[in-house]
Amino acid sequence: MENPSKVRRLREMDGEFTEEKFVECALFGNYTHELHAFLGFDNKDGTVVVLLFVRVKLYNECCLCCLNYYKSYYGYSKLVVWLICSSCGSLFLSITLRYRIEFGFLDCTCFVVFDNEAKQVLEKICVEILDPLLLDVDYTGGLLPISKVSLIIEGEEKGAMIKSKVRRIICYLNSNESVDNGEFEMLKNVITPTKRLFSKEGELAYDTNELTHTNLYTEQKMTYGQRSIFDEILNIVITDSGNFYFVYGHGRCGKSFIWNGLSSTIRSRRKIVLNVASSGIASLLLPGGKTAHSRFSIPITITDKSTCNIKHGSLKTELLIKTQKDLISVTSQHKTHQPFGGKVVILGGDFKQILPVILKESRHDIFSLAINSSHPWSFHKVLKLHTNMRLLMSSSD
Ligand SMILES: Nc1ncnc2c1ncn2[C@@H]1O[C@H](COP(=O)(O)OP(=O)(O)OP(=O)(O)O)[C@@H](O)[C@H]1O
Repeated sequence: MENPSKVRRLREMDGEFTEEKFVECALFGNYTHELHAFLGFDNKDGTVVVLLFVRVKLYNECCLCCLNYYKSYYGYSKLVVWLICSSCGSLFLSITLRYRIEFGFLDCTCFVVFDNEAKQVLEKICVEILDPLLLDVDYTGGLLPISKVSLIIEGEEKGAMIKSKVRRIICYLNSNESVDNGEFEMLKNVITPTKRLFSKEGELAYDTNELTHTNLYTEQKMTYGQRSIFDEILNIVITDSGNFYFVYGHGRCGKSFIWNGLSSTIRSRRKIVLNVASSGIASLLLPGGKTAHSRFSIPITITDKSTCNIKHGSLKTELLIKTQKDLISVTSQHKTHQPFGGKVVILGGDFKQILPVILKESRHDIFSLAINSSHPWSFHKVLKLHTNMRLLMSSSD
């Protein structure tokens, strides 16, 4: 008898084909090459193809001889769940959910890809494989614990080109396909659901009830100074007046506390807030925060002629247009002369913490490159926080 552990046959038991069950995934390495070969496209090293997956349940097919083999080999205790197919009567060993590539390529979409998966297929972690300029570490979105590094990968333009030509592409793991054990494990591990982190819908999909609750709690706790800053900014957003602020305060004065309050209040009113920070670690402190480089596709090396690398028609563009529509009244022509076209932009920080780092420059040059020496600074309204909340709270304890 053939050793059943060598070859397993997979049988699709039931598919979940409703639209919401589609899972968007990134496909790496050999699978990408295989797919390109299948479609007759040139192979491109390091390509990541973004695909729609449909979730299906697949079971190991097993005949009675195999069942006896398993029983004698592993004993009953090791057997998982045995199932009998209601339509054909075959015996199945239940396995974990699998993902079948159903159809579709997407373009300009952000995905989380686990290092684990990339490493299994390509023996490198994502950042080693892909152009670091396209990557940005992002731990937000409630997907992963911080210990698991996730990377956002921009979908490739190529996806859009292929999209029009391909409707139904390829089915891995379709019924009756045989895979050997190594491949089985690899497929199982590599084809894992990934989740879109960034979309216009995502930015509008916050639970308003929960946000209102958070907001009430934060507002109640605000000090007089925090409250007046909060009210001023909120008023500008609500009245659609547009302004450019800098909230200045030493460490622990409650700047993040205000960002949290403002984000939840504005989002609970179904408006878009784009929270960005200059570093990945700082972005973790902001609700739904990302690095500015990632959010606005700012090039790493900036020259006088640099522009943000946001592609026309991408989700980012859509999101920015939507944000703009929310914040700027179309009738307010005078706003076109305001910084950022009259959008409400709030910067914040502590000058002692945010001095630029420039190697081998004099003290004077470093100061001259700080934000308060820049041209837009003259348009800022500076709001100040004075009380160190950490000290205040520990003294009240
Ligand atoms: N009104 C408040 N009531 C209770 N706790 C507060 C209040 N304001 C701030 N805090 C707490 O004080 C601590 C410091 O606040 P926060 O982190 O917002 O300061 P920060 O100005 O952003 O500091 P840093 O510049 O160092 O990042 C936090 O633990 C925060 O929860």
